[in-house]
Amino acid sequence: MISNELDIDPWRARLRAQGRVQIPGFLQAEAASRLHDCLRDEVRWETAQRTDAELAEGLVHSAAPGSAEDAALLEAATLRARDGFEFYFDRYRMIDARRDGQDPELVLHAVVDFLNSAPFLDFARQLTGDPAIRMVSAIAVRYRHGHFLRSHSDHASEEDRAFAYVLNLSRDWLPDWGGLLQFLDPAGQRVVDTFTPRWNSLSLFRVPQPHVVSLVAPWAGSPRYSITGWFRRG
Ligand SMILES: O=C(O)CCC(=O)C(=O)O
Ligand SMILES: [Fe+2]
Repeated sequence: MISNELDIDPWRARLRAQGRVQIPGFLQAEAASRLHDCLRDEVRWETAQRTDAELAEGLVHSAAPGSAEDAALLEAATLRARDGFEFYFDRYRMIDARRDGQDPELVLHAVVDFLNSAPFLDFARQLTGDPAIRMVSAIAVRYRHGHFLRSHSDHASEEDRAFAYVLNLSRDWLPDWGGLLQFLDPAGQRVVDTFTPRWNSLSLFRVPQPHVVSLVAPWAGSPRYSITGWFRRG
């Protein structure tokens, strides 16, 4: 599944030095295409937002993408985001689906197994230099127009997240479509690095560090697709 041409040594060195790296051409071309098609055509998406958000009267936590309810949820989340952390995007919970045997036809189940196989975990430990990585979480994500993820660090008290990864699966993404992964200085004042979600690249960064997915512009030519999660110690 991973490209045979990948030489990880330079990426490992950069990750160690800078705490983040974007590796181009990560998967074999056919695998990336197959996953893209699955995300575009086959996945039953649900909308996602903060589960602890206080929702206005009549709103629920998740809706069918494209429905009037979805539009109302996005508008409300966008307004709340003026006051602090919020996000809004479409999601498919790959780990839960694999565990519960949902949608058995999806190739995403093979991805969950692959990411948690001994060879991949070994690869993750090699690439990051962290010998304690034991598991890889995964969700599929789709950002449509107006979707966003405000600044956060990925720290979670209930999970030991070592590194965050994002496998970018949108073709020909342009920087002025938004949806940029931007890293901020510790004070959250300055952008210190930006990763455009380039086709078949793997964005990888040490956790915690403040980062943002900027709003996807109304003129973006396609949704922003990814498979994302964490290399975890526990
Ligand atoms: O999609 C990305 O580039 C980053 C996603 C992210 O930061 C997250 O899901 O926590
Ligand atoms: Fe994050």
